[in-house]
Formats: sequence, structure tokens, C-alpha cells
Amino acid sequence: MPTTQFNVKEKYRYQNGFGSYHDRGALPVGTNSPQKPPYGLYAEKLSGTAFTAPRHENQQTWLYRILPASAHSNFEPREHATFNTNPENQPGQKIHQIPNQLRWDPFDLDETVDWIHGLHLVAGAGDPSMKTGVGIYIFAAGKNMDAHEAFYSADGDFLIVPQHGVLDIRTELGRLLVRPNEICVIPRGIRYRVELPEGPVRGYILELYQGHFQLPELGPIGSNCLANARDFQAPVADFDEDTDSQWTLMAKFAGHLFAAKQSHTPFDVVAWHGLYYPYKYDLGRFNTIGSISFDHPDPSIFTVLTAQSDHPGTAVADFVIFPPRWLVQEVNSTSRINAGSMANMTQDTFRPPWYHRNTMSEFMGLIHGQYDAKTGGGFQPAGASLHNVMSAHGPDASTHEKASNADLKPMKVGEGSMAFMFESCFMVGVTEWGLKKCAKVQEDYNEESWTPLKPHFRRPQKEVGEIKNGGDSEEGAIGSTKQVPHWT
Ligand SMILES: O=C(O)Cc1cc(O)ccc1O
Ligand SMILES: [Fe+2]
Repeated sequence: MPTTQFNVKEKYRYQNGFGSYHDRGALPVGTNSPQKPPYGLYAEKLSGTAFTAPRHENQQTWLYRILPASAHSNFEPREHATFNTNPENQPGQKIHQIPNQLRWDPFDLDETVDWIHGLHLVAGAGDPSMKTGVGIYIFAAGKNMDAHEAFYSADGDFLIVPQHGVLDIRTELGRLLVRPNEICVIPRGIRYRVELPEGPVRGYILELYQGHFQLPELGPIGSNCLANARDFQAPVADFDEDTDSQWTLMAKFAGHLFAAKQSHTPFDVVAWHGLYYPYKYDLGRFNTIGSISFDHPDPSIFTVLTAQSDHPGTAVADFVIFPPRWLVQEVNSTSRINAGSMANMTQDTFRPPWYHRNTMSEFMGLIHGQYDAKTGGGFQPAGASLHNVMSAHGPDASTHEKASNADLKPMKVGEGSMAFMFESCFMVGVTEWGLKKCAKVQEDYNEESWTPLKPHFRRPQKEVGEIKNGGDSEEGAIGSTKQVPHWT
């Protein structure tokens, strides 16, 4: 068998399961830290939660490596004047908190920079030094990281959503190959380097400054569906024996960049066991649930991963997708209707999302295709939108027009398409880069989308039913057999 780097099966080896305790390789048996670990390795603990976190949320991993992670020089500040991803502490200005609906044209590719320098904070909330909030990034890079360079973020977990190009991510715990329509999570502190085997890459990242992602509860859905645990893939340890080469270790710490030197590879973990590890997931494996009777359900049925706040059900961040799916809501079916009590009830459905204002903020991106709630053309792959806390939004005028008059037969939407949303309980501010420097904000988003909406209201006609404003007439009352608008 050829063993080129594109021989995916040889180079990238995975073990399956979400939140699973993985345990394989040259591990000590019955102990974590023996006097002399197997093969002369060093034992090292990596904690993703406080030592004393309750068992159900405790995440840590034991690494068995050739040299410990601490064997490096002091960190020195790097690019302090320009590199800052802390939302609370942006250089020269505060983050912009604005109630406008915002939308961005597709972000540019940038072939001149590597992974670290291709990270652009576009919006965010909170402060990594307080372990509160989230950072939302656009990434665009065209260069491999230097051959002897590794990176970690002490600030949070990276949820990476590639939109263009392939990410070859070598982590301390093993390798991940991540392509568009796949995602990966690199937890806080894990060291990695990124190569771009197929040229420039672009995409979106949510950095979680607090907590970790978990699968959403399934409630009455039961024990399967949405993202199934077995479809998440963690890497198998993959190490080098290089103890005589010069490496630069870059750290993102409170939004700033630091660099240290070391004379051995950081990718020397021979085996590991635990619950704190990077993983990937193919969005094509998502098992979608939807309405098969009437009305548009909440988008929470499309949640892939959630990071809960201290208030259960309210997320610091939900990662929600809008995959290809069937819409089949009924057309005025009388089969379910008790004629006596529901004669006036309409059973058809306006199928796109409702017009709404949300206490959560909604940042959306598009990996490919067209999002079914925005058919006006302005929401494009590699672009984005932000509907902040209580910013009113919903289908654009053209989508409303089409959906209000569509023939309501079963319809496949989102074929060849994948939109997603980072939904957060936080009001997210927009950075100077996001608002101005990127030069992608669409000035006329609101005007194009919702200003063209026409009023369609007509008061009920007397001859149809003697209906008074705010009251019931006999004809309009529940139980009437006359088809008049229900007016209560
Ligand atoms: O606003 C949006 O496009 C996202 C969204 C989709 C949906 O199906 C229901 C609610 C919602 O916020
Ligand atoms: Fe919304």
C-alpha cells in the first residue's frame, strides 16, 4: 500500500466515541504514575476541569511522553502590538455592541499567513482571563506553520468549522484530518500544529472560554439521533523520537501571543488515556429530526454540540446545523381534526423560520449551498450573519413571498447545503476587524431583507362573519361550521 500523506487510513488513526474513556498503547497497568513508567517515558497529567470537578464533568488525560511538556525556555511576548484575541481588551478600542442585524460578504482567503496569523476575532463576549464568554473567529490561511512550530490556546476550547480547504492537524495526542462538512474540537491547552495539504483554508471558529462541549440531552427523542456518540473520532497517539531539534512553542494566553523555545519535539506522546482529548465529527452523519405534522420547530433540534451555562438549558454556546432535510408539514389535512372543536383550525404551515427576537445571540455561517431561510442571495458560503440579543430577524422578503405561496408538498431543503449557527446566551460584541477592517459588512442587509415586506392585513368582511374587534361572533366562535377567520 502506498504511504503518501494522502493515504488517510495509514496516517490518521481514530478511536470512536464521544466522552468515551480512551485507553490504548504503552500504558502502565493498574497505576497512572509508577516510579518508572513503561519504556522510560515520563507520566504527565493534563487537566481540562478542576481536580475536584464532579465525576460526571471531570475531564483529564494521562500522557506518557519522551520528555515532559514543561521542558522549554521562558515564554517571551510576541507581536503584542498586533495580536490580541481577548474580546474585553481589544487594542485601542472597546468592542462594538450594536443592535443592528449584521451580515458579511464572504471573507477573503489569505495565502500569506499561517494558522496562528490567520485567526481573526470577529465577535465575542467576556474575557478568557475570567474564564467567561466566547470568541468567534474567521480563519483564513495559506501557509503551513513552520516545520518546528507548535501552538496552544490557554484561553479556551476551539470548535473549528472549515469552509474551504483541508486541515492536517497534528496534536500531541495524535493526528486529525479535517475537511469542509466536518468539524473538530481542540480543547484548551492541547498543543498542535496545522498544515494545509491542499492549499488555502478558510472557516469559522468558536472559542469557548468556559466549560466544554457535550452532546445535547435527547429528552423524548430517546437514546439515538442528532449527533450519535459513536460518530465522534479521537486520534490514536502518534509520536516522533526527535530529542535534538529546535522548536518554537507559541501560546495564546489571555488573547496575547507568547513564544518559548525547546530542543525536542512536542509531538512525543507515545500513549495516553483519559477523557480530555481532541476529536472530529462528520456533519454528514447527523441524524436530523423535524416536524411531520405542522409548524416550524425550534432550531435546537439541530444541535450538534452544546456548552451549558450554570443554568441548565441555557447555553454559553450551542453549535447548530441546518442539514439537508425533508419538510413535509401537512396541507389542511382534516384527518386529525375533531370537526366539533377545531373546525376553524388551519393545519398548513409557513415552513421557514418564524420572524423572531431571541434573548440568545445568533451568529451564522454557511459552509456550502444556500440557507433555506435566506434565499435573497446575500447570505453566501464563507459569509456570516449576526442577529444579536433581541435583534429582530426572520426570512427575507423573497423567502417569505415564496414560502407563503408554495405548493405544500413534501419538499427537500438544503440539498447540497450546510448552514450553521453559534447560538450564545451572551450579547456578542463585534471587533474593529469585524466591523471595519475586514471590509465585508453589508451596509444594506436590513434594507434588502425586511424593508421590502408588504403589509397583507385585511379586516374580516362583515358579509363573511359579523366579527367585532376583540370579541367572538357566533359565526367566528369555536365550534362554528362556517369557515371564517378565527378572531378572539
Ligand atoms: O434565524 C435563523 O435563521 C436561525 C433559526 C432557524 C430556525 O429554524 C429557527 C430559529 C432560528 O433562529
Ligand atoms: Fe434566528
